[in-house]
Amino acid sequence: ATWNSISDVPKSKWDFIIVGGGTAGSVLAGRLTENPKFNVLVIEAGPNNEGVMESIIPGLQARLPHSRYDWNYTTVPIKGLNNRPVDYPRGHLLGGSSAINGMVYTRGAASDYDRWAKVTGDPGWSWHKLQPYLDKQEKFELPADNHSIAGMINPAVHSATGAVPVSIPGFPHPNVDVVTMGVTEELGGEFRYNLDWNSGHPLGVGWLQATIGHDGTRSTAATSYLTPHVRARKNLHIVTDTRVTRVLPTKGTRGLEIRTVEIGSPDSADRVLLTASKEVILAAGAIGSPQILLNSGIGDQEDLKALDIPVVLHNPSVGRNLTDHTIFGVSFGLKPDAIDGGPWANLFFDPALQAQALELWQKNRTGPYVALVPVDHIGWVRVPDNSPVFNQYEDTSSGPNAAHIEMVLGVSASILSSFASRKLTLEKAIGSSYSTGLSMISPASRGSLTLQSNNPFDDPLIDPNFFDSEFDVLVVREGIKAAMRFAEAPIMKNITTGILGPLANITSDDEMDAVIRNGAGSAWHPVGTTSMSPKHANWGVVDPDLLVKKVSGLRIVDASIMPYIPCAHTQTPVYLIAERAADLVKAAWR
Ligand SMILES: Cc1cc2nc3c(=O)[nH]c(=O)nc-3n(C[C@H](O)[C@H](O)[C@H](O)COP(=O)(O)OP(=O)(O)OC[C@H]3O[C@@H](n4cnc5c(N)ncnc54)[C@H](O)[C@@H]3O)c2cc1C
Repeated sequence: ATWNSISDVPKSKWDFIIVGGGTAGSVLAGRLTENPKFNVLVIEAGPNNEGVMESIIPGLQARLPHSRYDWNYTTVPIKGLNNRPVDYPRGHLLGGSSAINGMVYTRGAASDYDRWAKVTGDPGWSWHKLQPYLDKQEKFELPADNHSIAGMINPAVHSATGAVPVSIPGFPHPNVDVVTMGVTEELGGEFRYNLDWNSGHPLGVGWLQATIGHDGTRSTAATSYLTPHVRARKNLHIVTDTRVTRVLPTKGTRGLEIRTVEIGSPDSADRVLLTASKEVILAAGAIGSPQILLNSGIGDQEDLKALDIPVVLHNPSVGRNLTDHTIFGVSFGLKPDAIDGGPWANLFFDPALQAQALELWQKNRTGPYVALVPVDHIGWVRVPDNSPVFNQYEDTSSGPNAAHIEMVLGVSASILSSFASRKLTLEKAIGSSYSTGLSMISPASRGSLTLQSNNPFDDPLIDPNFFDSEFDVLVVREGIKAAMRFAEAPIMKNITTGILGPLANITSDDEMDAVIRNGAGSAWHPVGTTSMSPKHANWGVVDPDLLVKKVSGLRIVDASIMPYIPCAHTQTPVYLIAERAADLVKAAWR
């Protein structure tokens, strides 16, 4: 069952305490309690997800960042962005970031996972070995409007029997789609049609897949893994609105055994300690998990001492290696009436239309709110092999079939609209356009997460350190050039007037770089802050079984354990990590 105060949870002996009921935490809770002998407590800082309409209705996603369902972080001023700080939302409710995200469902390249396997020395993380976990994770369904998806995905690379309903958007935009598909035919090559970019071979342009089910609602880790049936299990207890401040060495144990969590609130000095008999599993995300470790005295000893935090374990890798994608909008103006937006064209500016969309959704789960925004395609491209970039820099991608750049493709109404509008504020001022949301998804730069004080309730210092490596700027520059090549397709030339915004007046690469540094933001995909590494490596925070090094009883399962970021939005990789981790835990306590 689910409570919202730890004092209401019936006293029990916990085998496992899961810290964070987010994307990974919900998967773990659902899977571990399949074994009736495991008694599991989930502690989530945010509220219950049930009944949160902004999260349930895909079209209302824009209302989630900056709400009470967001941790509302802001980064430090980022040097490579001309010292601009950027918003850094994180989910703050059951389901975590999967309950507030943009619902894009991408897996990345097979070589992304093969690189994890290689750097950790564990073949279990390879694309091939993770396939059974994709099957357990995904439940591919028909879109909400029941339109035929023949030729739009490859059923052979999808599962219809897993936990998370996925589909392609149930409210297509034929007048935009015909343009995007037209470019794939006219240009081919780097913009060739890819029947299914979730096959492990993402390159090319294909139909968007999203964590939205046939019923037109958002699928989150909580709606998929913490169903009423699962919540009714006697061996699962979930407590929301409850914050873990630290993990502590467990009294009466030898060596460094950490199976105790401390719960606290900023309004009171009281602390509650709970101990698991088997393991504490941190699933607080790429920001939350390293923050808890650092508060607990697990981190770089010099940094900890400087903040008067007693050192429990010196490990300088904690909070390092923060890796994230940048996003930058490139828009092409549309000739008047070039694309008929249909009756919903002004949805994102017109409250009366929004009321109608809501009514439709409530009536029979149809209409524009069954999808996020009028974006139906994504393209995945590589920096051309002959680019001068590679004279100076090594390729950061995981292999020749992995992408350097993602292009979210659609009309500006889309990008103006909900979640993307926060990412591409540039678009807002521009008006009607065909836009490409460019993400640099093969970063060389690495950032960090550190503490500003020894108060566990203070926000951590988040520095994604974007564009620290010049390589990353050069990749965005190559992305802009790719967008310009895309716009050269006859079907695009027919309807567009030219590139918009500051890019229109560029006369040199240096000027382009300045526009990039002034305009780019985060795609909100932080990973890597408690990276896994081989068992005896002298770097990294967890071993390939996700156990914290030099500690017993403590595991980390979430986005923070990725050693490299895949060329994908990060929820699917997190789902895979959590599905496999559940099996690792089950095997360890068989
Ligand atoms: C606005 C936004 C848009 C995104 N868009 C997409 C997208 O379209 N597609 C995609 O694939 N990915 C997207 N992502 C990224 C993706 O959602 C995340 O990478 C993924 O969900 C992270 O999973 P996680 O389990 O690591 O962390 P989370 O899902 O964030 O879970 C962490 C949980 O721990 C809780 N927690 C943290 N600290 C504590 C504490 N001290 N005590 C108790 N609980 C705590 C949090 O409240 C949260 O519920 C987006 C992310 C955001 C924020």
